[in-house]
Amino acid sequence: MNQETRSKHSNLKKRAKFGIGKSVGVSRDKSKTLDSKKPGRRNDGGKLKNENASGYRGKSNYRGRKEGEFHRHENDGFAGRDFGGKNKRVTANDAGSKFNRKWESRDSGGDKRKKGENGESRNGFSRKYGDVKSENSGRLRGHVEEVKFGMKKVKSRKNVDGDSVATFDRPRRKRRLIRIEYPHDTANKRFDDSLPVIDNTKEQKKDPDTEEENVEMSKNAQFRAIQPSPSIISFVNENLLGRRREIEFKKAGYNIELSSPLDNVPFSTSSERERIEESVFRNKLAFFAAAKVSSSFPSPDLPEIAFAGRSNVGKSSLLNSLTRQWGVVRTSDKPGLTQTINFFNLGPKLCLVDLPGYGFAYAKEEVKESWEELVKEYVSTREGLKRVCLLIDTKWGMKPRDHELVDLMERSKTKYQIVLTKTDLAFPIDVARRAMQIEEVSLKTKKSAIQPLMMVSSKTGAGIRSLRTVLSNVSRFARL
Ligand SMILES: Nc1nc2c(ncn2[C@@H]2O[C@H](COP(=O)(O)OP(=O)(O)OP(=O)(O)O)[C@@H](O)[C@H]2O)c(=O)[nH]1
Ligand SMILES: [Mg+2]
Repeated sequence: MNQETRSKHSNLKKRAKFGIGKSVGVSRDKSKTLDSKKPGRRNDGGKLKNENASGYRGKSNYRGRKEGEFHRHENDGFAGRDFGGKNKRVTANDAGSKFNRKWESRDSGGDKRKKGENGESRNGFSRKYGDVKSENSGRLRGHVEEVKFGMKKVKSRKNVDGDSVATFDRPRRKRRLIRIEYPHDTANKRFDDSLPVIDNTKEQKKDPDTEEENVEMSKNAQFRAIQPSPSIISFVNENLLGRRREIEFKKAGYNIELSSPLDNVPFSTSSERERIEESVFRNKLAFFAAAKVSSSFPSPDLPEIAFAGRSNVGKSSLLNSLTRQWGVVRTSDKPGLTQTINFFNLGPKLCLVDLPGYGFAYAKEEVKESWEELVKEYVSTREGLKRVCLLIDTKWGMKPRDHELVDLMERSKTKYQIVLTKTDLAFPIDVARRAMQIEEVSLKTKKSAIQPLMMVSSKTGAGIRSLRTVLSNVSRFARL
């Protein structure tokens, strides 16, 4: 292999190895990084070349490559990088090396050269050169590192061989502080400029009494201010409603090995759950119809009890709990699972109806509106509908849409009963407060509302037996 071919080969290998031509290095204004006052940089390219060459040759090979190859390559790279553009090539060409010329001719052209420059500056080839060059390259490297790692100054850097150390200080560049003025951003404000002037002379005198009246308590504070009646508190405690520890269930005689442990007879000697007292709820729960529009409602052959409420309030779960047939009605923690009115037969005498929820749900606005309309139509017009259980999440209480439905049922004289759900997620005192709040504020004047308000937890089974008793009475006395 003659020298020229070898050089070409070596260059290609180098370029491939160090990713020259791929990477985008730092392409800054090179005239800034070069010290033009030092002799032999820009104007005396031949000299520089010779110095570099001799400097390199005096050193050991770089990763076992032949001196000639590396030198040529480095030289070219250096020339290409540091003297790119107008002045830069002059150095390399003036050096008179045929390899340089070869490289020059191969790499001439803006884009290619730029790539080479960038790649080289990243790879830092010129590190391996002698004094002048290493200083130069050090600067460039330093420059690269500054950009790469945000360093202010590169003090010293070792040669590849470890014996040539170039030390220099970069002149500190003054940082330009740019102050962006945003009229409302206080971060940019100095303390002394435009401090707000408080005009004490214009201070308005407020009547403390009227001010007190105007202060509106937050809804939370209002809720915490509710004093539940002793009867509600004792009901909550007796039925183990609210968030409780298992030890309390145990002490009250419930078998905590069972799911929904409170839906059982306390102090039962059986390891199994006692059977449901109300015979109607012992029947098999069987789905028989689903309706998306009122025209597809099944004929009202049986008395119906419907479960309405916001999405995710626990309607479907309650149906499963009441019948202890978990899994018959599908439930999900994602609001909006039930999207049709689902009719279930509970034996030959009763029909349970699972309604789609309203309010927040993972569905399109127009779809949710259509569900809501369907529910409203069902509760206000359905023949055979004997009771609507309006489920309210204990934690959240009644929301405007619940009130809307209540008003509609009042107008259509549909009998409804409020059922607080998920009581196990609230503290007992909050369960009592919520019950008190709804009974006293929301239902006091309502005529179609059936008392008492029910409180349940499908998870612990609290209040489920009581609700069964109430609903079985509905079915017992219902006449079509
Ligand atoms: N902790 C607790 N979680 C409950 C209770 N009841 C239901 N959930 C959970 O609440 C989520 C919603 O229950 P669903 O029965 O699907 O609610 P839904 O009202 O039918 O919801 P939509 O069909 O979307 O209207 C599920 O993850 C249930 O496990 C309860 O009493 N306590
Ligand atoms: Mg549901």
